[in-house]
Amino acid sequence: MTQPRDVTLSQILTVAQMRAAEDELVAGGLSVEALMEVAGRGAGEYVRRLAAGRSVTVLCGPGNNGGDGYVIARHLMEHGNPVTVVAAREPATAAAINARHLFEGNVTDGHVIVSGDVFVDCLFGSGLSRALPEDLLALVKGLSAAHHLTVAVDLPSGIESDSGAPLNHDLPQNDVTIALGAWKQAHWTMPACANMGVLRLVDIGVTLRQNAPRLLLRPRFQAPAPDAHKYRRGLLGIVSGAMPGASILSATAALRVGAGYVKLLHPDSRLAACVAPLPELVTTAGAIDDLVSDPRLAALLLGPGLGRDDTARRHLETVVTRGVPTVLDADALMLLGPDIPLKAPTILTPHEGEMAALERAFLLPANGTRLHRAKALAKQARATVVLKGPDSIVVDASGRVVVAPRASSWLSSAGTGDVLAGLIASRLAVHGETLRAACEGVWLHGEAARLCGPAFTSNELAQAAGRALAGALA
Ligand SMILES: NC(=O)C1=CN([C@@H]2O[C@H](COP(=O)(O)OP(=O)(O)OC[C@H]3O[C@@H](n4cnc5c(N)ncnc54)[C@H](OP(=O)(O)O)[C@@H]3O)[C@@H](O)[C@H]2O)[C@@H](O)CC1
Ligand SMILES: Nc1ncnc2c1ncn2[C@@H]1O[C@H](COP(=O)(O)OP(=O)(O)O)[C@@H](O)[C@H]1O
Ligand SMILES: [K+]
Repeated sequence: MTQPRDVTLSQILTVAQMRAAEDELVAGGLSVEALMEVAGRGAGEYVRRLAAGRSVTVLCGPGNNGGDGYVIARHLMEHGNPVTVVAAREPATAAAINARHLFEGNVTDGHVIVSGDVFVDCLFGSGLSRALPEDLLALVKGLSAAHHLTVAVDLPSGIESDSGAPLNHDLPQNDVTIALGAWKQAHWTMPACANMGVLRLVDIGVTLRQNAPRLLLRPRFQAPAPDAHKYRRGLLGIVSGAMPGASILSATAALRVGAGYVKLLHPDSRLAACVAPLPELVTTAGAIDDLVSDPRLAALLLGPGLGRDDTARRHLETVVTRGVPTVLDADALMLLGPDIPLKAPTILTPHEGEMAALERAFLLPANGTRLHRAKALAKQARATVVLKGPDSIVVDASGRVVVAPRASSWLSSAGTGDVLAGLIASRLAVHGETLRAACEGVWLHGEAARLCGPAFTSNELAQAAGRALAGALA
């Protein structure tokens, strides 16, 4: 089945997958030169619009990334835009040599740092295999400092494509990064993604790769059906604990994004009575075993404010044996291990600290990229995992991966994780699909943060979740 182009263009490829995709296009009758022409012209057009007649300096390396640079320079020259090429090394691939021959403009060798308005980095792309030598690092840094804007083509030079790891210190900050053909892991992985500025993608006709991670796109939410009622829309039970404020934050968010009924299930009526009530939130106090046996429950959330004592552990064991789709967050993740088998579709939402605890509990090595670690945990725990952070990743037990674009750094405040757990649980109560609920929750969280602007509280974030959903209604 052919996929819509925006789905194909949301895939995130490794260097090996990108090479295979390019080989497939070449096997289909295109030459590398023709692909370079499409990629270079596409990037060149972004640069031309950005430069708007101002001077452009293109730094070209020896490989095909450098080849793209000559195509970009030719495109700019043809449109009358002043352009200079700095050839850091002589072109070494057939396609790059060809592109060099076709460029008839000004080429210098980089011994003198030229200044100008827009600097285009085509030194290395996905073929970078080791740290930049001192002379090339000094050249990239010098040229970036001598121009008003820095644009990286495919990847900023010095960044490893598959891990997002910087191979050199002190790499320049980019204003724009133009990915060619497909997103690479580095475009959405910390720390590299924070250094790339605005991200753009040039389509060169790459087709969909099996099982490639994809970028989280805006979901489409439906209004409740005409015959909806509160139970049919989904009853979410949020198990409260030693710190009820955390579960109130989860509930505040959950109430706004789909579930028709959100109930706070509290084991201790005295503590429950201390919490400022929300008029729309029903709080029931009693034995947790009884409260979670309500057959109308469509989803459960356990963890925010739970505590880590024996009572908390008993509540965890009760909830996971109940057989209702469940979100486990915060303290619940510190108590979970292979001795507590998950009986229902489950979503785990660890931050780095909770992830490390889960890796210890499940005897997993804590090495490799965050993506590999999240995949390993999802497989081992047989759950969907949301590995939180500036670059959150969602992985399900079958290995499907969705990567979230970097969200507002104002989210780095206490309580925003409780809000996320509430959002995910609410969506889970609506339809019961773990990967979908996790993705919708992460998207709503990032969008609510965007709507809040700078300096918000986690309660304000939860309040904004309804507006985030309203903006993405089908
Ligand atoms: N293929 C296609 O169809 C299309 C590809 N496209 C473009 O190709 C780019 C990938 O091209 P690429 O594979 O030639 O790699 P690239 O990043 O230019 O550099 C590799 C060269 O650099 C060298 N080298 C590596 N590290 C080094 C270091 N630290 N210091 C010094 N040298 C170093 C390495 O040499 P070696 O490691 O063998 O010594 C090799 O010579 C991709 O990002 C996109 O822009 C588009 O045009 C679309 C069509
Ligand atoms: N620097 C950051 N940039 C973007 N998002 C962040 C950043 N720091 C944290 N977040 C997000 O904020 C939330 C914090 O959750 P968590 O660490 O569980 O906090 P808490 O336990 O205090 O609620 C997560 O969704 C995480 O992805
Ligand atoms: K580059």
